[in-house]
Amino acid sequence: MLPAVLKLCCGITYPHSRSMAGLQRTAIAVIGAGTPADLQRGGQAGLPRWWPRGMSSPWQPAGSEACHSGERRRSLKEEEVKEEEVTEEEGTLVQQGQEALKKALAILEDKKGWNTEISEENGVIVYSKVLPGAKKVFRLEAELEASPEKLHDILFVKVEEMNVWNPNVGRIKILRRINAETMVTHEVSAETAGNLIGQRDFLSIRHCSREDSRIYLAGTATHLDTLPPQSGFVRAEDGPTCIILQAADSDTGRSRLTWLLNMDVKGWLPKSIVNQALPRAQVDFTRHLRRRLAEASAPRWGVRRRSGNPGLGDEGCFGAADRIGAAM
Ligand SMILES: CC(C)CCC[C@@H](C)[C@H]1CC[C@H]2[C@@H]3CC=C4C[C@@H](O)CC[C@]4(C)[C@H]3CC[C@]12C
Repeated sequence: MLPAVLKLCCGITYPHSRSMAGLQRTAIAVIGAGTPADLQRGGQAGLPRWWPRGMSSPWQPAGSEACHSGERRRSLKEEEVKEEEVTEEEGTLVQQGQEALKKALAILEDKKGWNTEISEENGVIVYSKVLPGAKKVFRLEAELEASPEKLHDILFVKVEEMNVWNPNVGRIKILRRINAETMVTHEVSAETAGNLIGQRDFLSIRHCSREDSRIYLAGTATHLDTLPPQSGFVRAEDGPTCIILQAADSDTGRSRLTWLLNMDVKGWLPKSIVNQALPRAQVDFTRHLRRRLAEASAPRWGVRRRSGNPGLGDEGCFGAADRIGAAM
């Protein structure tokens, strides 16, 4: 009954909302760091300890309705949190997110073998490195006019709005919010992104955490029985990947962004084409992000409804992405 009411009120149907009753057990131990109980200690309901005061919560991103299909509400009382039930699958997804961060950081921390791939006049640099097994990964470094917290808000909390400011992203949908630090997202690149590469979709775990002044946004490809690869789309794999956001200088309000792009675009494509398109996509992404930050104070970046903001030119991105959404 309740799922039916939820679906009716949201007007969306995700098959996973039907499987929620599956294997359930009290599994705080499985989750470890970032459990709902951990989240309570910070005193901000439902947010991690380090969450900036007043910053919107990923449970209810600004612009999203209170009703999310397939989302279970976490209780706010500590005693009830202890009783919180977490499915085995959710525990695995949280672990996958944490593992992704570790693996991505290990790649970034190995300083050997990086070559400059692109160096832009505006200070954006992309390095590349070939990992054992011949996979090429890319590392973008840039400075941005925003605090790490602001960037976290744009890149993680409001990830569903990314297609509004980035024409290479067709659509991003948060399929599950597992805890305040972990979610499962479905991303569809725009038909025109990556030029010769063609449209891709991704199913990813997104995990954020903070250590001192650094915020980490990690991700890795995952699998959900409820959302297998869709016909007509090549399911690409993003990750293990990580964005590090770090305050550039104590008072400037600027941040240093380090982004490891570790993507398998799948499909039959010459490596040379892929290895040119990926660093370009990173540079484009940063350009759009900078523009988004520059225009941030303008009112048109307010709450966005799915019908889009007239004049932003993002309507064209919805075509195929919507078909996929309808199939979920
Ligand atoms: C070249 C072709 C195949 C792809 C082009 C579009 C690429 C650049 C787009 C498609 C989906 C996008 C990702 C979607 C979601 C997130 C999570 C967020 O917290 C950080 C950015 C990140 C990781 C985006 C980075 C850019 C991205 C990978």
